[in-house]
Amino acid sequence: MPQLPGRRCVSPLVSLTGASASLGTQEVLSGVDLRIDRGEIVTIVGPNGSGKSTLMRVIIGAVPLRQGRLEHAPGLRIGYVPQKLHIDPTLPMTVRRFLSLPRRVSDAAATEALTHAGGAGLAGRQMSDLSGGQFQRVLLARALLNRPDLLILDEATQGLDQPGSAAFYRLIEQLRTELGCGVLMVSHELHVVMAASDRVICLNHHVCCEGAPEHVASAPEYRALFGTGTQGALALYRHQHDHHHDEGCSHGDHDHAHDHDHDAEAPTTHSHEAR
Ligand SMILES: Nc1ncnc2c1ncn2[C@@H]1O[C@H](COP(=O)(O)OP(=O)(O)OP(=O)(O)O)[C@@H](O)[C@H]1O
Repeated sequence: MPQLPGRRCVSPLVSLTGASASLGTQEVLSGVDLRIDRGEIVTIVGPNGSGKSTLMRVIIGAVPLRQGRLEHAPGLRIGYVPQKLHIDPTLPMTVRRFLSLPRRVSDAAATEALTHAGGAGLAGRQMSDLSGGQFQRVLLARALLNRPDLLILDEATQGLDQPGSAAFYRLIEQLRTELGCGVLMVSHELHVVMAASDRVICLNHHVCCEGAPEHVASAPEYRALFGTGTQGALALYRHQHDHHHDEGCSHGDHDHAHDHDHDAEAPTTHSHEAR
């Protein structure tokens, strides 16, 4: 159970300062400030084409910055779970073999990663026979092989039904607690993901607003993009937190302390009062 000191005292896993990036002639990100600390779950929400995937790709170093600064903690290990991965269904490949691509890993490491990802027992299965939820767990296991300090998930629950997504995000919370990693994710499933996050960043090429989920859900910038539908749904999920958030809709100035006590089987409800 991570007890984090005030976040201003902790050096971030990743920080972006005044980050701008272009794809072709289009400026996709403009003046983005962001920091992610060990042990926190940060979710990026935003409309289609608002730059969310580009922001992930900037953070993993796949898209260069036109302006601004990207800093990684020394020796930072990143585990990346892509939106989806196409594997030729005619190609026989077990989960165990998939986990050894491109680099061979030991049976013990593969079993440990699968167990952490909620996929114990899948090693001998064919990749082509997995359900959507099992497939995502295998992709998660592959990201965990690297023992990441930061786990990045880009719409990792696309195609799962709502209970499947909720279960996946509960697993992510559990992993954050067990492994103490930071988590950065992108999702369109606003109500599920808002409830599973410590901090939400609303992106529309720039950071529109940022803060605790309830705060962002009631921010005028967020409502202008997504309407008000998320508020009621937030109350459906219980998420036992003892949070000390800076409720300001500001960039990066965010005090953070956790006392997580999760029941993995219980439905997730948010203890914060919806406004
Ligand atoms: N290779 C590229 N060349 C030029 N423009 C691109 C390229 N890839 C993406 N774009 C444009 O950059 C913008 C941001 O794309 P990005 O994929 O980051 O958005 P997103 O918020 O992740 O979208 P979505 O929610 O639809 O996945 C979009 O307008 C997109 O059309």
